[in-house]
Parts: sequence; C-alpha cells; structure tokens
Amino acid sequence: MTPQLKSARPLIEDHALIGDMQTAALVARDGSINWLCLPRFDSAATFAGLLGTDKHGSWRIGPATPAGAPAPCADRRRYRGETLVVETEWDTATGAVRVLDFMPPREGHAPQVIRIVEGVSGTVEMQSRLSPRFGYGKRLPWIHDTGGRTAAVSGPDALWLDTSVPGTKKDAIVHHAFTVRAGECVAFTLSWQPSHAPAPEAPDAELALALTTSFWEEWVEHLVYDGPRHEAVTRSLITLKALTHAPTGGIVAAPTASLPEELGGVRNWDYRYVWLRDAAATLSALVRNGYIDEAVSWRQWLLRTFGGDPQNLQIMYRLDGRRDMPERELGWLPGYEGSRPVRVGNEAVDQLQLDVPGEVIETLALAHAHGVARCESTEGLILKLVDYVREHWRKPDDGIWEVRGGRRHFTHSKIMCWVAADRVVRLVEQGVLDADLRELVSLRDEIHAEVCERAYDATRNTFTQAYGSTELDASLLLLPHTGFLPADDPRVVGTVDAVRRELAPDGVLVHRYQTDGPNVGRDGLPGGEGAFVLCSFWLVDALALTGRLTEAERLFEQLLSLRSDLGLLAEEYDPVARRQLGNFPQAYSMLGLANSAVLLSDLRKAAAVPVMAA
Ligand SMILES: OC[C@H]1O[C@H](O[C@H]2O[C@H](CO)[C@@H](O)[C@H](O)[C@H]2O)[C@H](O)[C@@H](O)[C@@H]1O
Repeated sequence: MTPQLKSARPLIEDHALIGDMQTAALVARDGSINWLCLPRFDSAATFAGLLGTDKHGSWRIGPATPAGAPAPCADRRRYRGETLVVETEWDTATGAVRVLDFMPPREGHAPQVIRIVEGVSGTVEMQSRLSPRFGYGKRLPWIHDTGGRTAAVSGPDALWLDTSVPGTKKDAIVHHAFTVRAGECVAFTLSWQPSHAPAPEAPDAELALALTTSFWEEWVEHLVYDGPRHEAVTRSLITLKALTHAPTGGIVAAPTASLPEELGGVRNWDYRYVWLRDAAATLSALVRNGYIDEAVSWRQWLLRTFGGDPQNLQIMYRLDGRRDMPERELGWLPGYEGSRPVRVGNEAVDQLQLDVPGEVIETLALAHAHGVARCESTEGLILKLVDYVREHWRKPDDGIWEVRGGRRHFTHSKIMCWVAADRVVRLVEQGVLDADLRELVSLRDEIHAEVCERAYDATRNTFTQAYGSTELDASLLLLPHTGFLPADDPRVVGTVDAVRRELAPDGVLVHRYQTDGPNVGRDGLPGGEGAFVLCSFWLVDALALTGRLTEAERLFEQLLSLRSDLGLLAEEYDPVARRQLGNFPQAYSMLGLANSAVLLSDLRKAAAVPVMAA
C-alpha cells in the first residue's frame, strides 16, 4: 500500500469512493468531497474541485483551521468493514474526531450524501464548508433557508442540506462551525432533487447508516472466492458493484472524467459511460465470484440497448442506452494539476472496435456456464453478433486502446473476432445455440489462419500489434487466456516474453504500447502516459497460464502494493513519480486484480502446492 501522502492538492489515490449505485463521490484525505455528479454518474458535476480548485465546488468537513490555512489531512482512514462507508479520523491537540461518509443505496428516495461527525476523545472544533457549483463548477446557486433547512438552487438542480447545527452563508458558500465532544454525533445530510419538485424528506442519518451498512454486508455475503488476498478481492468487487447503475444494469468504466493519463498532459477522457468491453469484463469478474443477478440485469441492458439492431453496434452507450455523448472541452476548469483540456463526452463512441462482439459473447457464455438461465432473445443476439463479426472482421479498426491515429489491422481485434466465432461454435456444439456449425467453424478457421500468417513475426518469435507491424502491444498478453493457441505454444510464450521485455522495462508495470521515440504521436495524441494497470494484471495471468505460477504470484503481490491505502486503483500508474494516474477508481484495474487473484488461486489449487509466503 502507498504511504500516507500529504500534498497541497490531493493525489488521485488520496480519494475514497462512496456511492449509491447511481452515482458516486470522491472524498479526499482532508475531508473534502471534491467530485460528485448528481443525480447520475454522467450528470454534470456539482462538486468539480477535483479538476480545479475549491471554487469549482466542494464540501469539506474536518477540524477547524484558521482562514487561509491548509486543511489538515486525516491521520487514519478506512472503509468500515466490507462496506462502502468510509471513516476518516483526525487527531488534534484537543481531541480526536471521526467523520463517516456514505451514500445510501436509493430506495425510492432522493440521492443523498450523509456525513456523520463522531467525537472520539476530548473536544474538537469542527468546520463544514459547503460550496456547490453546478454545471461542472460553473453555476453559483441561489442559497436560502426555508422551513429550517438550507436549499442551494440553480436551474434544474436543488440541494437540500439538513443538520442540527446553525450555519451562515457568504458568497454562495454555507459555513458551519461547531464543537464535538467525545461520544457526541453531529449529522449533515445533503439531498438532491429537481428544483421544481417539492423539498425531499430529510434523511434519518443513523437509520441510513444502518441500512447502508447492512446492504453492503449482505451483498458481500454472496462472494464465493475463498483464496488468498481475500480482502483485496472483496474491495475490488465492492468497487465494481459501486460502478454498476442499479436501475438499468449498465456499468461505467470509472466514475470520473479527465483525470490525466499523464500529469500536465492532454490525455484526459470521460469514463462515465458504458463501454461494452469494460462492462463485459466487469461482469465476468462478478459472475466468476458468485454474482449472477448483475449478469441478468446487464443482459437485459444489452437487449434494450441494441438487441433490435446489433448491426448498428456502438462500442459504448450511456447508462440508459442512449447513443450520444458529444465530446467537448470545459475551458473554465484548469484540470487536475493543470492537465488540460478537461473533456466530457467521448468521441471514441463512433469508433470501430472489432474486439467488442467477442468480449460480449464470451461474457454471455460465461454467465450461461455459471448458471444464468437461458434466454431466447440473448441467444438470438449472440447469433447476430457473430454475423456482425462475419461481415466486418476483415476491416481495419481503431482497436482496444481506442487510438486516435487511424485504423489498422490490430491483432488483438482479429483474435477477439476469432473468440466470437469460437465461443459460438462451442455453444452450438453444446446444443445451446442452433446455427450452421460448418459455416461457423470455417469463419473461425479463416480468421485463425490469417492472424497466424499476417500477425506473427517468426524472426522475433512474437505476434505483433498489427498485421505487418514491428511494434508490440500489451493486449497480446491475452493470447494464453483466449485459447487461440495452446498456452504452451512457443509462439504464445515468445509473445508473452517479448511484450514483457519491451513494454515492461521493470518487468512489472506494463505499458499498453510504446509512446516514445519513433512511436511519439502514432496513437494520434501528443505526450505519453503511465503504465496500464490492467495490462500488468494480464502479465500476471499470462505468466501463470504459461507455467510460471510462482513468478506470477510474486508479480501479483508487487501490483497489490500499488493500491491506495483503501485498496483502490486508478487506470494507470506512473512508475517514476510512483503515483496513480487516470480515472479513478477504474473498473478495468479493479477487475484485473480480482481476475488474477481467482486465476492464481485456481491454478495453485490445481497444482496442489501451498501458496508462497506473501
Ligand atoms: O488512449 C486514447 C483513448 O483512451 C480512452 O480509452 C481507454 O478507456 C476505455 C474505457 O476504460 C477503454 O475501453 C479503452 O480500452 C482505453 O484505451 C478514451 O476513452 C478514448 O476516448 C481515447 O481515445
């Protein structure tokens, strides 16, 4: 785990995630909530301080500080057991205090953020500074007291603040100064409502805490994983669940937008959408660990979203299945540590990424294998997806990494086309699907032959990033997992070793592809980026599947040490600055961890040799 870091602005990994499975907030170590989009993950942020300063919206509760002095970072924090309730604690000269932060899962009520201040020892002077700035930090609210409550209203949005403590207002900021003694509790609740609607009921903070705690404890009870690093797997799965949108079954890639892949750089993207690829991988991790209901909801989401028209497949959608997410720059936000532009929306929506049908089909097949009941419509959808592959697989595409440098014949995309055909062949053989087996086998074999001929560099004994290219690509680490060739085939082992050699200079942290030297700008973007956390877990899996289990276990432990003190991982990691980078927490990274843990545990059991000491 990373040590407790203190800096003027919080590091990415300094944030805790809280959420209600419709949206999420980030709580920094100084007690500030500096990211929250209401009412949904992809709504405009009400607190956008993460991508700017406090003046772009934040809500801090913590020990009082003199005006202008930096807010003190907490001395300790943790999730309360296996829940999404975070406890942040400060020791001060006069006593100790704890703040509990959480968002109750919505049971027909308004979205709520609840903060309970508990006196632990002595007496502590506290402050609450609530500064809502709707529209990603742009709009000042009209703040007023009504019926003993405080409302902050702007355009369509209204926030309602309830607390027993008297407050003041200045410059569209609500201030509370109060004292908490050992054993005392002071609650603050914030509810969102459309501004035209009547005021929502004030939440009962203690009841909400009890319900939220039991929701997460009951959810975790269904986890079937019983291998090593149980706590890391549990935290990963809780995080993945927090990224699912309960009403629709959609899953966001991450709850944030524009956290940079390079500090000060331009690689800043909005991840608050449902990528079919990321969602399929998230579902696979959940299903493997006993979570079936989420797979059923996601299957319905797929059918609603494109079941009637799979030939017009997009690679991503909004949570409710809408197809539009125009990319735009928010010029008024300075960006995380100056990383501009801040973008919302995502232009990659119009890309052709031919790996996607294979990923969706594979996850649906996995769900079936784990006991999700058959569904005729889904079976029809799978057949239409394989038709899509048949029609498009010969085309160049934009690839798994969504490069913006032009289409190529990416090897990973072709291999995933093979996966699509292969998994459907198996489902037909099992009698689950009814289709022309001969045609499917011929499609599968044709793709296989072409990839082996055009994507394999015999002189270096490695598959390459694209047909005829010399570059390598971390997505090739998935080769042993796909079954495209036997894991012990020399071409597979050669590829795993070549990728590790060229893309993981330290042998641990894997880059997606090279962005330096002659490769600058090849992906259509200036600058570089960190190591990609998911690819590093893929290396663990690839080593394990190619017979190097002990080495894989060692690498896995090294990767676990990159997690934040709360067990969270962003999309990327900067090996030089030793900091997390990119959107946070990222489903890809959390699911990579869970999948590697399960694989290592299964292989270790099969080898019947004790796990090496951590
Ligand atoms: O690197 C350029 C691209 O980066 C983003 O894509 C990445 O995030 C996606 C969501 O997690 C993931 O599916 C993809 O594999 C990643 O490369 C960004 O969303 C793109 O707009 C951008 O072109």
